[in-house]
Amino acid sequence: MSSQSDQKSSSLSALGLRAQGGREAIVTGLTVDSRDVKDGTLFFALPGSSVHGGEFIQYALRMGASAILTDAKGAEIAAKELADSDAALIINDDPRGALAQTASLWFGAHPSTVIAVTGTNGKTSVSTFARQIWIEMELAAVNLGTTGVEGVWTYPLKHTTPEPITLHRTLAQAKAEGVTHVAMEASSHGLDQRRLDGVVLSAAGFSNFTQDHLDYHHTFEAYFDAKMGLFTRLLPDDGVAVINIDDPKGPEVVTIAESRGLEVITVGRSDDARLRLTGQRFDSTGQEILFDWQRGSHKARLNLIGGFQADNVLLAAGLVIASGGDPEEAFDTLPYLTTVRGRMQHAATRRNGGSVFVDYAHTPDAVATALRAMRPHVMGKLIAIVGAGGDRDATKRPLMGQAAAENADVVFVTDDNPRSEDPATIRAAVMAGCPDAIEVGDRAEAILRGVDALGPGDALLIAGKGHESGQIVGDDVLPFDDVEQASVAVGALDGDL
Ligand SMILES: CC(=O)N[C@H]1[C@@H](OP(=O)(O)OP(=O)(O)OC[C@H]2O[C@@H](n3ccc(=O)[nH]c3=O)[C@H](O)[C@@H]2O)O[C@H](CO)[C@@H](O)[C@@H]1O[C@H](C)C(=O)N[C@@H](C)C(=O)N[C@H](CCC(=O)O)C(=O)O
Ligand SMILES: Nc1ncnc2c1ncn2[C@@H]1O[C@H](COP(=O)(O)OP(=O)(O)OP(=O)(O)O)[C@@H](O)[C@H]1O
Ligand SMILES: N[C@H](CCC[C@H](N)C(=O)O)C(=O)O
Ligand SMILES: [Mg+2]
Repeated sequence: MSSQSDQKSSSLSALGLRAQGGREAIVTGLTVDSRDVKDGTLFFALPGSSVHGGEFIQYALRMGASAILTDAKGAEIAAKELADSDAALIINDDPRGALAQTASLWFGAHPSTVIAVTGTNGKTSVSTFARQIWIEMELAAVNLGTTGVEGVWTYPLKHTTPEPITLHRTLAQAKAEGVTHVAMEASSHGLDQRRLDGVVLSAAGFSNFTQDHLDYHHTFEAYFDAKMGLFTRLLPDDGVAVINIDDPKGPEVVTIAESRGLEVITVGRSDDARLRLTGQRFDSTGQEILFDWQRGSHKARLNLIGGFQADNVLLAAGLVIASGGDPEEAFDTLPYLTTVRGRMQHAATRRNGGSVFVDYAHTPDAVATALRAMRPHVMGKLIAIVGAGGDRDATKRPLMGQAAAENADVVFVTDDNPRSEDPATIRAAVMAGCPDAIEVGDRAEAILRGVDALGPGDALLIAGKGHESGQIVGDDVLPFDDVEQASVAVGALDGDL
């Protein structure tokens, strides 16, 4: 995305960039996409997953780019055109890192307190709870990630971790809107692509590590290393690491943080956690939790369904404390926390009492965790609707099916954003893990049949799409909302429509 509309200009040297032969240039905008280049743009020609941006340097020069930043390969691809041009050329062996630093300088100030959380599952939940805690403490806060920018200022986003130009523009706008506190998600793609480099963090959190995104990272090691960039590269020396010590990878993350001399706050149920969950009692609308901090014991009511939400809440409280918040003030806010959009969200209730929940579980561990978390709140049988996304990690599909079969009494397999893939092939891969499941391709029909199967005391968990408002089929986004469909199904079956 370009920043052309910002109507600024700057010299390369003011942006900390040195071009070949010491050439200066006036830059009027930044972009990674040649199609956005205008007169004076600095075009970042990045190595991509499908094509090298160097292929588009020729086009960018024609459109008036005043400078090109790329790596050696990009410069080689466009050697002839660059030699014939007056544009300044900056060659950098880490062009994505350079983009992040340049975007940070270009957009300038951002809110004074920014925290980031990484982990396979729970990033949106933890950052939303951190934002809610801050707002209850009367601080002007937003969370930034999969659900967009939410809080005292709202704004839509395409990515969980936006690319640097969008990210720094958003942070600068947030500051202009009076926002002082930001909780953001650090996705593994975002960390790998250096999207957050250039953001100054006060604290960083780790929730958990299980399977996802192997299509992109290929191995668990590469996926873990990408996540660890948050602690090895991004968190400054005076930053605090807040780590879920219950996760099997938790102790390794602690070692990584401590080896840098970072202060660590461990969170979890384990005896040695500094912020320790010591008790949990469930009822139909939420849970009571007991926890220890320093030498004091605390009790709080959470109006949240799902035992794992207590882990997310405590991680969020740990991050608030790590970034300077008063612990007692933070703990006092916990009874006021509300459901994160599309995460264990109560969507509808049938006349016979059977209830419907919408959740964003889209990994094997999340499907298992979400279904297990429902059990203490459900008297009767538990029904699950699952599906897996197209153009995403294909190896997780049978494991998601298996997690559903192992933890629900009845399973429906349906479509969830098939994107460019054949939906029947994706469903077959999920069904391989749950051969007794009922296959219903059309998601609305699957929801209707799931709701129809609800008896008194039963519950239905519709997994995978959470807050999403569309079904992605090919390049089209067809309007679709699980919460809305649940209400429509209940209305149709109970005669309220
Ligand atoms: C796999 C991936 O992350 N790809 C991201 C990456 O694209 P890329 O660099 O690989 O793109 P490419 O198509 O190979 O093109 C290479 C370069 O040529 C440029 N180009 C291309 C065509 C052209 O005509 N002119 C031109 O200049 C492109 O802008 C790009 O810079 O950089 C792009 C710009 O920053 C991103 O939009 C794009 O995200 C794609 C759309 C995507 O779907 N990403 C998902 C997987 C993602 O990032 N998800 C994570 C985590 C999700 C989660 O766990 O919740 C997220 O943070 O959202
Ligand atoms: N602490 C947790 N442990 C295991 N599973 C969790 C945890 N928190 C949330 N989940 C499950 O993961 C789902 C997604 O949660 P959330 O959106 O907070 O994760 P995320 O890491 O932001 O996901 P994404 O990678 O899509 O951004 C939830 O709907 C729930 O099923
Ligand atoms: N943001 C994540 C989760 C998507 C969830 C699910 N609805 C899917 O499409 O797979 C991703 O892009 O992998
Ligand atoms: Mg998220």
